[in-house]
Amino acid sequence: MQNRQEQISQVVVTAGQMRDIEERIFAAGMPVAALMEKVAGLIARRIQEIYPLFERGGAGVQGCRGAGVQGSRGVGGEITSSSPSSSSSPLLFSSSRVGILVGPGHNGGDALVVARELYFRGYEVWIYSPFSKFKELTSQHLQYVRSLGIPYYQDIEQLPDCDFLVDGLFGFGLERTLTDSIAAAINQLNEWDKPIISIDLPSGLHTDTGEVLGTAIRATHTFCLGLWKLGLLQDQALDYLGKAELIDFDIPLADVQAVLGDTPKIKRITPATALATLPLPRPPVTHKYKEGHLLLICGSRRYAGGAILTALGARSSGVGMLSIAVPESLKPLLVSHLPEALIVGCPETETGAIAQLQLPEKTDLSSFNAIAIGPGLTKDATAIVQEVIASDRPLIIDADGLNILAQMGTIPTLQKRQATTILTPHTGEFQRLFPDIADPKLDRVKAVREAAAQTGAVVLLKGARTAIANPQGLVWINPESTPALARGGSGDVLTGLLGGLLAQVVTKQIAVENIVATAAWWHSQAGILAAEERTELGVDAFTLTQYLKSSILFIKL
Ligand SMILES: NC(=O)C1=CN([C@@H]2O[C@H](COP(=O)(O)OP(=O)(O)OC[C@H]3O[C@@H](n4cnc5c(N)ncnc54)[C@H](O)[C@@H]3O)[C@@H](O)[C@H]2O)[C@@H](O)CC1
Ligand SMILES: [K+]
Repeated sequence: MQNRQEQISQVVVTAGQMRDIEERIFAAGMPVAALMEKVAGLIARRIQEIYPLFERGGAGVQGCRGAGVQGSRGVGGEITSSSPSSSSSPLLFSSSRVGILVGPGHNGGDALVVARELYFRGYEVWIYSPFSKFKELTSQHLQYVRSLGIPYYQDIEQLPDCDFLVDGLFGFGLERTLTDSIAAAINQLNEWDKPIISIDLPSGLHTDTGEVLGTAIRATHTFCLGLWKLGLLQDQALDYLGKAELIDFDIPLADVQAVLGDTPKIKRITPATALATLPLPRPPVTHKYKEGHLLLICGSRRYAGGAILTALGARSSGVGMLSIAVPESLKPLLVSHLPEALIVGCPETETGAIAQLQLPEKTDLSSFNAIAIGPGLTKDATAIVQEVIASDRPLIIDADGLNILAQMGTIPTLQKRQATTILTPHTGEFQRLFPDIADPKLDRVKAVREAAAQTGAVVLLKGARTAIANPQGLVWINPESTPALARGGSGDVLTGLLGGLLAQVVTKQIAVENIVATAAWWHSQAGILAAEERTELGVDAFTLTQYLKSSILFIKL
């Protein structure tokens, strides 16, 4: 049984689901005001940890915009005084200057409670709100903070210079594109280049798709409240989030389950979910064929390196036996890089692509637990792609394999397949495969779900937040990755790794989408680790294969 924190960290909700969960809590007797108090108290405490009060020398607020504390975007951290030698100043007092941005709904209410708490802790607080109408609870909190003498401004120009801002303009209640005046204010706030902590989500983002509704706050930190909102896991939101973290406020799991059902339809991959699917530990008595036999079909004279990278990815998976079909002329190269693998040299087309599969005697496709095809094939390898698609073997299709599949007609071709199929497109390949499906640039989760439902395949849509869907509508999202992986060849490594894992678990009772999620997670964790040690510029695909070997060891559960 997983602990509550682990279960909560896997959950992803839409705005509608969050509202339903919230309504159950209120219907059960939790007062709305009490919940707001609790949540905002947690936010205020977290803010004090990130931006603690600091000692400032001099005679009070100077109001010079652009000076003061400069937070580093996306990197939390302590603030140090920018004032010269405050410790030696005779006019010492403790302060941090906070601008609180207040919207009309309960996101604004949260912000006002935060304002009050920070005020009582000694922060200098100013409130900005361009609205004249507020929800009842928000209005009461506004009245109270004003009664305390906290200044309140409706014009953004009046807001004094702050060390950081707290964004409570809109949360999951934002329904429509921002009006020009609010958009202009948000643009101006962004231009100040101050650290901004967004409550729940950066104001201006659509809660489900992450779409920017006109404009949006560019946050330094996003404190997502209670449960992860889907929009925060969509690629188009990432430029706005800064460092995102969950503020857990003890939503009962029973309420989550009542709204989402026992198996949530969209889940975050966590280290625990990923590691649970790895084929570990091995049984003490086993042999190489019991630990999976993978056939890779990859490479061409033009793209020889793709075959090596795919094979090194597969090697890292621990697969029992690895066979690699390449054009005959690539055989010596592959043997020199992977002495343990069985290299199958195949007849070549004039252009140096694999013309047909020529397996060793007494071997046919049924000898393999899984096949991965595609990297570096070129489009001239059509015949072999058709052959493996027609087979009854579990199959991963990537790269040129996907381009050939698109030419064959993706949906009718895959609907004829009985065995497991996994597709691993990036956005461009996805659009070629599925020209009539929802645009992955607008809503990746919707797109990947439709693709899986229509083909019967498990579809992995690559991106900053890789999304994986099975035909029944379950979606896994990988919540952590690194732009270091945006390099030629890193996708080939993933195909090999996934192939090797699939071959190992295909006979076990493990859902295919779970092993795909594990491969995506492992691949990105290796990238993160490599980038930490070598910077984001230092993670070429070969280097990545070296980090795959060690990355699991570095995850502390
Ligand atoms: N879900 C929960 O359990 C909790 C939610 N809380 C907070 O409540 C928030 C949701 O509150 P609300 O439902 O009041 O929603 P919001 O505070 O996100 O905003 C809704 C308000 O904005 C208005 N609005 C929507 N789109 C607009 C636009 N484009 N231009 C101008 N006005 C617009 C709406 O008419 C409504 O008054 C959460 O994000 C969170 O911050 C917390 O207070 C406590 C716990
Ligand atoms: K917000």
